[in-house]
Amino acid sequence: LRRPRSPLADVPGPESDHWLKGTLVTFGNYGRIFQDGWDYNLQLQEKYGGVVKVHALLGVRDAHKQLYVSDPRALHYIVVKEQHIYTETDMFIMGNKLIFGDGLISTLGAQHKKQRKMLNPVFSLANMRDLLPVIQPIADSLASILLAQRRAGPREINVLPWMSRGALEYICQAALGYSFNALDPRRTNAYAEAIQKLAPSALRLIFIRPFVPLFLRTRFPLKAFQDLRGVVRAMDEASRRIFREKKARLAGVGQVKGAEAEEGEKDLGDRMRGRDIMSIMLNANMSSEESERLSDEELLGQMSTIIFAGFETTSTAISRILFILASRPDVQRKLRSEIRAAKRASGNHTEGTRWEDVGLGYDELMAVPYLDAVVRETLRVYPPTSLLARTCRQDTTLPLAHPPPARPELAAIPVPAGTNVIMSLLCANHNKAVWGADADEWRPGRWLTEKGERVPLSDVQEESESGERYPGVYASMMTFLGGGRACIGFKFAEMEIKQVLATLLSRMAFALPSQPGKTVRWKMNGLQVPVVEPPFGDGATAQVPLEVRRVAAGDFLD
Ligand code: HEM
Repeated sequence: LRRPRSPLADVPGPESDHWLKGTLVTFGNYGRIFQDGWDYNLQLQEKYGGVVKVHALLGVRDAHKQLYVSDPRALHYIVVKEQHIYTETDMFIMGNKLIFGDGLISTLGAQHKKQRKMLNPVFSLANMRDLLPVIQPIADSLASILLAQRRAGPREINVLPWMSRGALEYICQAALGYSFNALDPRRTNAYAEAIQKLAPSALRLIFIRPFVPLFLRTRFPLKAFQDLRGVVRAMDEASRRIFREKKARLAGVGQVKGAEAEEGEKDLGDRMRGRDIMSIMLNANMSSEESERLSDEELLGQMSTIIFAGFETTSTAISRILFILASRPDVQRKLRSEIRAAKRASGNHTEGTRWEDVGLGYDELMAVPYLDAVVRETLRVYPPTSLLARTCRQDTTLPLAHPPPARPELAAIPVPAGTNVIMSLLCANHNKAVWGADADEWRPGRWLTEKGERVPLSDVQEESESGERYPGVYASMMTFLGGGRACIGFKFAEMEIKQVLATLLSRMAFALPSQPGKTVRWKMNGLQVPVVEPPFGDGATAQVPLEVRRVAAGDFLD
């Protein structure tokens, strides 16, 4: 009556970290993977290779084994070639459905494909080009606010909440054509607050996430769930109201009955002139064939999905870049000098305008080589989302580009249906076999030619199956994933990060806190969480304190 041998038995991996002696239940490896797990995750790849067998949290011993994957060929199979077999986990889809409705991150199969078909063109380069000048004022306001704070108070500012407020305002204006005054802490708005709360309340639930759907439906008296229910209700009410207004505006009806602007909210319809993502989507939907059209519930579902997906990720990335620039004054000077040169040469630079006030056009912004290299390298080394989960839905075989060091004969792994897979974007981006021996190093020069020009990107999709490259949509790194569920907003994110950096660096300089011993440590809890250790901080609250001052002559290369 022995249990049949698991097909994953041959895959090397660590022992379960703790188990209650004499019971069948294990605590698995999740604690170390998801809690402050930077070193542990990288060591898993270093020691066991690109596919590692790990143990689930509170799983039944031997039965709950999962695969932790960073091998390029295996990831190509999971996200591209056999993406229909490796789908989002049931709990991810169910939880997202309850929070966001029928948006992209809550749907699977044909419905998801149909939504992507409608939405992919909405994020086209042409639309990004149109959008960029309209949202330049947000970056300008962010710069003015930081400088005003600096004048009024100490030199040190916790830049994280400001980058977060900026990113929220940015995505709300761009996606909805609405301002929620997120940059003004004195004004509150129910929708903006709900979105801001959603990230921490969802995060607090990371270990009990499988139960989210159950607790959202019931009135379970756990504070985190109660908060989440309130957040979902506020988001739903505001989305429905804005959606009605947008539809009415597009149909030429004007203001809808009962749709007065909420506290702290402004419809930017006249300034946006239909260039916001929601309007483009509604227009595209109206002009589509009947069979390809999305329902109102599906369109509605995209609103909070896009805002949530594009808010925390981008502000983490910008904060991380500012932190790196503060630690590397040489890089900061070089970058600022290039931005100044690009602004002076810009078509938007007119007689009498100061170079720092010039807003670069989309193509000009994308063509600044060192800015491009700094952004790419930061997103490679420090992906804001480091780990993603999938469930394998039918028995299959996963081929490997690089067999595990302990099992050189293992060219492919039989994966039984029901196996959960953790895709390690972090380890993929740090894989020495693909990125070279210095893969762990932050070196923007890897993206530049000897002459300092951008390295042209080859067609990575073609090469990816061989295992030489990753199937990522952005410069072959996995930060934005690849395949049919890759980040739909990666061009938007790149544009926003570059625009905010070009604006801030033109006007101010950033340095690490001058108090000896005070520094920021970035924890990797699945997402990146920057903390300040005692005695200066509590080691848990997310913050990025930096010294900020107005730019001076010595802040350039020449
Ligand atoms: C640095 C910033 C960003 C990072 C690192 C990032 C990363 C990702 C990743 C890894 C996924 C795949 C998630 C999964 O399959 O489980 C994803 C999906 C998605 N992202 Fe982003 N993202 C960023 C910014 C944005 C922005 C600015 C937007 C919107 C404007 C956006 C919208 C989305 C949406 C809607 C999806 C779901 C796509 C689908 O399932 O078809 N993201 N993102």
